[in-house]
Amino acid sequence: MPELVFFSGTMDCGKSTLALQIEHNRSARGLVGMIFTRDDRAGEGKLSSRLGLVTDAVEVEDGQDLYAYVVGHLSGGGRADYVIADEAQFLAPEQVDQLARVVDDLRVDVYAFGITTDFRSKLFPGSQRLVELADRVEVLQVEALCWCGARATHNARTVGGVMVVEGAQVVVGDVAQSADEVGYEVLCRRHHRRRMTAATSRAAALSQDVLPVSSA
Ligand SMILES: Nc1ncnc2c1ncn2[C@@H]1O[C@H](COP(=O)(O)OP(=O)(O)O)[C@@H](O)[C@H]1O
Ligand SMILES: Cc1cn([C@H]2C[C@H](O)[C@@H](COP(=O)(O)O)O2)c(=O)[nH]c1=O
Repeated sequence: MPELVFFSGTMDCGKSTLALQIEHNRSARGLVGMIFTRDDRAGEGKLSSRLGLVTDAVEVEDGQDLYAYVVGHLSGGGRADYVIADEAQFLAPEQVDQLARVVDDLRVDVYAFGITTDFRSKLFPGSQRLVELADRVEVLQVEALCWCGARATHNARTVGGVMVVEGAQVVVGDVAQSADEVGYEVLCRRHHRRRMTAATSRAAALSQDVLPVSSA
């Protein structure tokens, strides 16, 4: 039975790497995939992993009908033995419904990859629809870690290392940004709730060392 599978996790846990591995293993056996992405850090029409691998992909546009796109491709003599959709959190809910229709009506497997929640720990609309519709939700096995060593479960947005909680839901970015740029950091829930990033925890540790000296 074809399936809609949602591979989910925090930022930087290996989702795009797994997408590329699935693509590699299937294409090595002569299968042909249709790869969708949206707003990948590597640029338009790219699916990239931090391990350095990258492949071409169809850049999803606002309002694009993904079911119609796959049907059009097949009608034109193209093949689509499976579909991969990376950065699936950025899809509109209707586009996720269209991917479910690809599975049900065209009998094609769809593998979607994305983060579930945003920097405020709220569901992205596309991810919410995937959780609602997927045959399976798979949480990636490679654990991204919080600075404290616990499993990272949440994505924080940072400016100069300090966690922010206001702003647009979508701001394309990375986990390794220079100090004054908008970036992201994965945290455990405890430290996400306390807004405690690696940088602010270091600052807090330093001031604790200083306090007893100045009060002695
Ligand atoms: N230099 C490195 N050596 C080994 N593994 C790395 C290196 N850089 C990144 N990685 C691995 O790549 C993962 C991120 O992969 P990626 O597919 O880009 O993540 P995602 O798509 O989930 O944001 C990291 O969790 C880590 O396991
Ligand atoms: C938490 C959060 C993330 N984003 C963006 C930042 C990146 O461009 C992608 C996630 O990519 P990854 O391959 O999983 O690292 O999402 C965002 O726009 N808004 C957010 O709240």
